[in-house]
Amino acid sequence: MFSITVWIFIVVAVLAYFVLKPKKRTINLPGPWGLPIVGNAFQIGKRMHITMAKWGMKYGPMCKVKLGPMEVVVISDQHVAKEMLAMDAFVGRTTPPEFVLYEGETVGIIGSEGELWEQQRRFVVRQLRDFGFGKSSMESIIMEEVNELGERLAAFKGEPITNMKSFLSLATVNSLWSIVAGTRYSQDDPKLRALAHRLSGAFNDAGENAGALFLMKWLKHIAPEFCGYNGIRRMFADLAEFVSKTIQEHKNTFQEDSPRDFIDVYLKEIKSTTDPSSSFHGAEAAGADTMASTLNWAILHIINNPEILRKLQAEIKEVTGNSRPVSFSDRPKMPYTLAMINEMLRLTLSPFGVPHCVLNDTEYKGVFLPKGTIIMINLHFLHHDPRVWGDPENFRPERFLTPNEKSLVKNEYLNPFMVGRRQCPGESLARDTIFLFLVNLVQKFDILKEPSSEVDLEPEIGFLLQPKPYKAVFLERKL
Ligand code: HEM
Repeated sequence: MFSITVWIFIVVAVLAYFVLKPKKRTINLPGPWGLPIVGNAFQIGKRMHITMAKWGMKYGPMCKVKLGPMEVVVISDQHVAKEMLAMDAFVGRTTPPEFVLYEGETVGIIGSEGELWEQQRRFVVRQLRDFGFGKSSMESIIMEEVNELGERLAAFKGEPITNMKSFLSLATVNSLWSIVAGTRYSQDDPKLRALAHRLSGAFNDAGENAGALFLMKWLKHIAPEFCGYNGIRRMFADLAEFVSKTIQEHKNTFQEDSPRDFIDVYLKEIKSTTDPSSSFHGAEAAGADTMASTLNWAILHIINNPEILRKLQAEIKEVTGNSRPVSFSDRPKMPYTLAMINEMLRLTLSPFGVPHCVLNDTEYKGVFLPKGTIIMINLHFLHHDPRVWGDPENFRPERFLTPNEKSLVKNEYLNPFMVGRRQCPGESLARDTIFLFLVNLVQKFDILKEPSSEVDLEPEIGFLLQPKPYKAVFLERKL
């Protein structure tokens, strides 16, 4: 038994510990009231972007959400977002190790920081530019995929197509792969199908709970399949194998003086320093599914509203006389098409983009933000804020046109690729690809709803907000 003196000593020591221990400064921002220990984790629900939008409206431009011990800052104001994204202090990343190629390693552009990130990003941006957006080489690579896709869709001879996403994924993964690796597969090739399947599968497998896994990584230990962890790891394993094999083939036949494609240039640049596969995995995973999903939404909105198809086809006819395919150079004369693409991008596939992280203790607008704080830009809300967009839930390309619908209007509130130093380096490639696929499919086909089916515009929730499977009919036009 302890004596009374020992008890007093223990009590004083415990009190002293709590009084004297350095206090962790909490972030002084408004936010939803949460439960002890778990914070707001169970209030977020499956439709995280909707919950966060409500909190954005209620608590203002910067609010704080507590997820267990972690305090996350959510930004729901365009001006604050732009200002923060331009600042070096917020250029950090907090990609959990589960979400990168080799679990536990920080490689590639998306998840890295500092020198490694700057180096890889500079290289990828330069190569994408030098390989040439809007150049004929890029255009012919993309058109090859558009044409094969057209043939595959035409082969249905008007029978309903139920797996649009898979057709679009194969074609867009292939075009990205041709640009990166200089080789193309037939869209029927089992190797390509396996890659495309894994890429988009991971985003779906991750399903409704991917956001939760991102923020509460311990979920992988108790429910790895349910929280999407297994799906993500399967995707990265397949992707790693596929890309590594290609890189090995390149290494075997590499000639320093005559680079054949993106991979050769990369091998030349960093031959002795690091594993070249990492950048490609990152860019490929980031780019492929986003483009296919954007196009998938386009088809769904076209079958839901035939007026969109009519306007697109009228504009294409005016520009090309339907005597030739549409090309990059036609773009300036196609405001409705460009407005349609903007409206597709406003839907915001990835509701929070890729979260940022505070690099060092920082004070912003009088609020102390400790190093490591996660910053989530509420991109979906910024693109659906009723105070900015009026009728955000309506799909209305005309919102990006002048009243006579003859010219495109620039809208500073549309930033699907984000802004600042982490801005998506694939923006031009994505816009080019989406443009060529959309216009050339619409020129070749009347795209209609299968009469007995319903159109459901509610997204399927995963990493990306994707259309639920639907039925579309592609009828070849006589031009
Ligand atoms: C519709 C298509 C696309 C959309 C909407 C999109 C959107 C985004 C967004 C919102 C980010 C996060 C930016 C930030 O952290 O502030 C991002 C990052 C990134 N995207 Fe894209 N993207 C698309 C296509 C592509 C393509 C085709 C590529 C590949 C060529 C690509 C490569 C990347 C990379 C490498 C990053 C990470 C940049 C960094 O951390 O420095 N994206 N993208």
